[in-house]
Amino acid sequence: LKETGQPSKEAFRKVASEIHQAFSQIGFVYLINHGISKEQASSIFQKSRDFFLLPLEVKEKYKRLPNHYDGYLSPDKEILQSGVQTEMKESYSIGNSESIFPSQEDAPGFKQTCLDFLSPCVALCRRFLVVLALSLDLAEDFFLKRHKELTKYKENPSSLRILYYPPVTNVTDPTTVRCSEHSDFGTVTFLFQDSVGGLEVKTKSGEWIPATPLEGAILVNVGDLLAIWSDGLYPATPHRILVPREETKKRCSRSSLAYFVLPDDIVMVEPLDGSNRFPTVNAAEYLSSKLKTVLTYI
Ligand SMILES: O=C(O)CCC(=O)C(=O)O
Ligand SMILES: [Fe+2]
Repeated sequence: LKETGQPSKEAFRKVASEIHQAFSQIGFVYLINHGISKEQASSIFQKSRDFFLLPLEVKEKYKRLPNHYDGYLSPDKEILQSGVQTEMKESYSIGNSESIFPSQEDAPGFKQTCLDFLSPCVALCRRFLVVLALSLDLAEDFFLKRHKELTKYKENPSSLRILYYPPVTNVTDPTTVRCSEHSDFGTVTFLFQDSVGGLEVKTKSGEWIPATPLEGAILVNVGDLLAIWSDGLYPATPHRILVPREETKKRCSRSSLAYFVLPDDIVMVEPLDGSNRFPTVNAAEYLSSKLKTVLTYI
């Protein structure tokens, strides 16, 4: 799916069939030769570390506002699964250049680095949406037509989320996790992990298996809305990140980047085979109802 060169129709079909296989079996796939360079990824990982290591009161100047999806979310503001008391993570979300950004004094180069990373993500996403449509035997532009406004945050909430899981020290609450079990809400998510690991994916039989970071590979997973479109053929696979058991790993922070792809706000999502196993939902309403249930303070 690299930007350069013109892949043949057969090449596209081959990738589509591999995606069909991975998405229908486990809902996650490793993507290589995706066109996003190591340098692009490592510079945003570096800027993200610099930001999260700032004092809390500086980071909180840029916090997410009620009913907005962009900005900084401080530790413990988001609990994805009921019963979990603490999720040891912080995040920063960006929709486009109009999102909340830290000042140049507080975080030099942060804004530009994020925007420089976002644009190849959008380009990759558009190529992926073509292959995704082919994988479901749909017209090539089926998903593109429903994700027309990927860069207009006011019409499409797709966003890049930078995640930071601090070192784990003095944890007494046994329900503490880095990220509790959940499925993503949208169409697909592109996930870039550092080398620390810890992400686990739930198989259809209920087993947790590690999604070990592979250097240079991006993980792509199915979100709730794609599960609806595909009538469950592509499951929105639950995933989580526990606190590492080994002391040395506990003391390591973990960073990741998630580009969440969602349909345009106006899109109605319904099973494409006409079944009524899943209700028809409006994309914007679905997202806002999900966010209301997982955010503890908005
Ligand atoms: O940090 C990760 O690797 C996964 C994060 C995640 O699943 C999410 O934010 O939805
Ligand atoms: Fe997720």
